[in-house]
Amino acid sequence: MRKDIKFLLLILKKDWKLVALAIFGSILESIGLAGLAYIVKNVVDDVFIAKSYEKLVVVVSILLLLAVSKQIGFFLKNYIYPLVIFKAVKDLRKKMHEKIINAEPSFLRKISPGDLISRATTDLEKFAEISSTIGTNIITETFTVIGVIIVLIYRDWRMFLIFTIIIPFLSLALDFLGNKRKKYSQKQQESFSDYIQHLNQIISGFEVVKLFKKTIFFKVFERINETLFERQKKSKFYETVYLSTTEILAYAATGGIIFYGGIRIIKGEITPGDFFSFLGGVLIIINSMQILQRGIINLKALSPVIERIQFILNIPEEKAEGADFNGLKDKIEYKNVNVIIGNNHILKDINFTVRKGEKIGIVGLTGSGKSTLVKILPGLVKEYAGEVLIDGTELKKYSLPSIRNRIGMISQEVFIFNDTLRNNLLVAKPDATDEELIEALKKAKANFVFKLEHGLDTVLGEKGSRLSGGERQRIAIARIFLKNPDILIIDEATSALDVETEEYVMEEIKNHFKDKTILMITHRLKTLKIANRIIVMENGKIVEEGTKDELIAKKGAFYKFCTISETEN
Ligand SMILES: Nc1ncnc2c1ncn2[C@@H]1O[C@H](COP(=O)(O)OP(=O)(O)OP(=O)(O)O)[C@@H](O)[C@H]1O
Repeated sequence: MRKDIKFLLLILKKDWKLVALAIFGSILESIGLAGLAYIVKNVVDDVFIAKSYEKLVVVVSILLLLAVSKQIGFFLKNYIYPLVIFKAVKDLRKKMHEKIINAEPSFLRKISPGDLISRATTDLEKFAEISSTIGTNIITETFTVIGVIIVLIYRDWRMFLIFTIIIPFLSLALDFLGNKRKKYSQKQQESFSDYIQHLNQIISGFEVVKLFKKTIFFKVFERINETLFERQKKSKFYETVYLSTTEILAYAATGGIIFYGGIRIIKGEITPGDFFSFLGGVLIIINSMQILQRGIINLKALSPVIERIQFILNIPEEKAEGADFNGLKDKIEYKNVNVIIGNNHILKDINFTVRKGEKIGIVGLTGSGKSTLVKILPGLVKEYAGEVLIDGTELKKYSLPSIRNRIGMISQEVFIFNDTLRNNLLVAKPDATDEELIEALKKAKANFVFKLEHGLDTVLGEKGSRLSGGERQRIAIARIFLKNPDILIIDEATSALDVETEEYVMEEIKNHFKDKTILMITHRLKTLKIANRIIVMENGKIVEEGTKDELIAKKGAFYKFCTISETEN
């Protein structure tokens, strides 16, 4: 709990002036209510019993003042607390977005996107809702309870003691049932994130879903849905039992007060005004306590929500520090590089050198480690042992942003985000002119975009769903012309293009990146035409290295690979 309060205070600190104004609102509202309980005595004793006109005017004026104070207070607390929270949540959203964008790739590979999305959306909304009610309900009602307690003690401390009998019972109920609710609220949240994750998967993989037996998807969903329902049911059950228990206790105390107060009036120990003022106060307190109870129940659910939000805020980020990489001057060297992830020994004792300007072809069977090998360079795979030297300096000593500025990578999977074609291209060069964009598109033979209804302003659907696989690849290639990197990595990035387009595009790449270094993974022999040297991989190892002719003459792994490829083509 202390951790949660610290988290809340930390995010509210920035807007402390607004928070202070809202607290002032809470105090005004509480004064309005406590004052009302207080003034009832004067209404009964001075106006109704003593029948004084002057007192009537005074009492009504005070009542009006109290009403105005309560209303001003209500406006301030009801508008400003949520406003402060919305501002804080806006900042949190920004921080989360930054955290996700800057996250360590190894972390993102492990986590499920659905879980992360549900933490950043549902949990954040829940956080906003609960923490707003802390101000509007808990703070305000606490002031009201304190104010009214002062009035009650002042009116009759003996009767107040009777009222306090319920407090230990209340706190017991609060503890036991509240904890139960907290547990199920957390479980409910977990189930909800399973639900989002499932929907996410069936929507993004709908083509596969449609072609397989749907019964399995329904069965998996049924289990998720049933668990979510059960947890919601239990959470609501404990909340309701909690509320009615506390309510029963509160009404029992009221009954006791009426009984005891009645005896004291009959005995002449207190005036009817004292009694009604007390009873009015008790009714206000019961109402405040009910609101407080609900607030506290919600507060119990805040802790797991904050935990889930903090998980995102604590995502390990990539470091940006290091030496500036200003372009390759001499060579890239892999020295005894090994990559072991979990139980998987993906790269084994890799040793090879790429000289500036060389065009290296990388071939090998699927799963032989080709992508892992090249992903080391832009820091997408950092879990390697051994050395990767760029111009003699270990890769990890360079600042990642400067490395990534100089390395371009195109792969089979093309990321097209849900925005205009222009913005999808500008990710590669934010200050590019339209002419540059069009030139890049032409080089990538992406002529189809010139037929688009709104040209560069055409919005490409989510995941580029308006585009075919080959069209998406051409956008990715256009981006690479715009980025104009020093080192270019091509990971089967032309596999979805027809042979003619692929040849054209490869020719453009060859001319454009004439002096640049290229590492190119391919399954197609024709694409290897531009390679000066070829590396053959098998089972995480480099098994052959040489020019195309040397390797063919060797009649080893590459020769075998060529024979298979030729047969397949
Ligand atoms: N992050 C990871 N965690 C665990 N295993 C991984 C990870 N990344 C890759 N692998 C495994 O490492 C092996 C090599 O993968 P990699 O993608 O480098 O091969 P590849 O030669 O590029 O394959 P393909 O031609 O199919 O793209 C595979 O068995 C893959 O499952």
